[in-house]
Amino acid sequence: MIYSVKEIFYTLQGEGANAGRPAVFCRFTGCNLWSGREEDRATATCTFCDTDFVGTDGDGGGKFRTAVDLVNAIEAMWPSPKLDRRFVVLTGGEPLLQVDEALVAALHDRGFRIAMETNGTIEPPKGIDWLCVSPKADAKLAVRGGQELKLVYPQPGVDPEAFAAMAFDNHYLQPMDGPDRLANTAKAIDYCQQHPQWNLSVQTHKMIGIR
Ligand SMILES: C[S@@+](CC[C@H](N)C(=O)[O-])C[C@H]1O[C@@H](n2cnc3c(N)ncnc32)[C@H](O)[C@@H]1O
Ligand SMILES: Nc1nc2[nH]cc(C(=O)O)c2c(=O)[nH]1
Ligand code: SF4
Ligand SMILES: [Mg+2]
Repeated sequence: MIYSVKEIFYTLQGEGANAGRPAVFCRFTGCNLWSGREEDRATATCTFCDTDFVGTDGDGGGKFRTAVDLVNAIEAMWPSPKLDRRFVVLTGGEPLLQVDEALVAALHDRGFRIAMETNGTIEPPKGIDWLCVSPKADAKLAVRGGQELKLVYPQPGVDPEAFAAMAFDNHYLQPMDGPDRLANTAKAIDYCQQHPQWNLSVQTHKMIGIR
C-alpha cells in the first residue's frame, strides 16, 4: 500500500472528548464524499467540508511507500522519546480509504494510541483505539459504534435522535462552521440543553489560532 498524505503536523486535538490533548495529526489525501474541488462542492454528497485534503503538498505531506515509512514521519513529530502519552489522530479527507492493519500495527509498535476521524461509511480495520464517527446526511452509515459520535449540526434532514441509541460512548453535536456558524452554535447549544445525552463540541483550535 502506498499512502498518500496531505500533511502531518503536531498540534492539540481541537474537538470532542480529547480536546486539548497533544496529538500528531496525519491528514490523508482524498475523500469518498467530495472531490475536494470547489466547483464540485454543490453537487457533492458532503457539501460543508472545512478542509483542504487534495494532493500531497502540505507540511510533512507526501507519498509513503510502506507503513513503517509513514510511522517514521509521524514519530519524528512527537517531542519526546517516552512512549506513554503518544497520540496520533488519523484524519483527512477520509482516512479509511487508506488506513490498514499494517499501519495500525506499525503505530502501536511505536507506542502510539490511535484516534481516527471518519465519516463512518467504510468499516475500519481492527485496533483503532478511539474511533470518532461523523455521519453525513446523504451518506449511508456503515459504522454504528465507537468511542465518539460527532454530528455536525444542523444538517438539513438529519435528526440527532437517529443516532442517539447507537453504541457510542459519547454523543457530540459540533456546530457547522461557515457563514452561519454563530446561529448554528446557538442551535447546537439549545439542542444539547434540551437533550442532555448530547454534549457540545466546539472547534477550539479555530478559536485559539492553532492548526
Ligand atoms: C474534515 S473531517 C475529516 C474526517 C472524515 N472525513 C469525517 O468527515 O469525519 C474532520 C471533522 O471535521 C468535521 N467538519 C468538517 N467540516 C466542518 C464544518 N464546516 N463545521 C464543523 N465541522 C466540520 C467533520 O464532520 C469531521 O468530524
Ligand atoms: N487541532 C485540530 N483538531 C482537529 N480535530 C479534528 C480535525 C480534523 O480536521 O480532522 C482537527 C484539525 O484539523 N485540527
Ligand atoms: S466526509 Fe469529511 S473529509 Fe470528506 S468532504 Fe465531508 S467533512 Fe470533508
Ligand atoms: Mg479540521
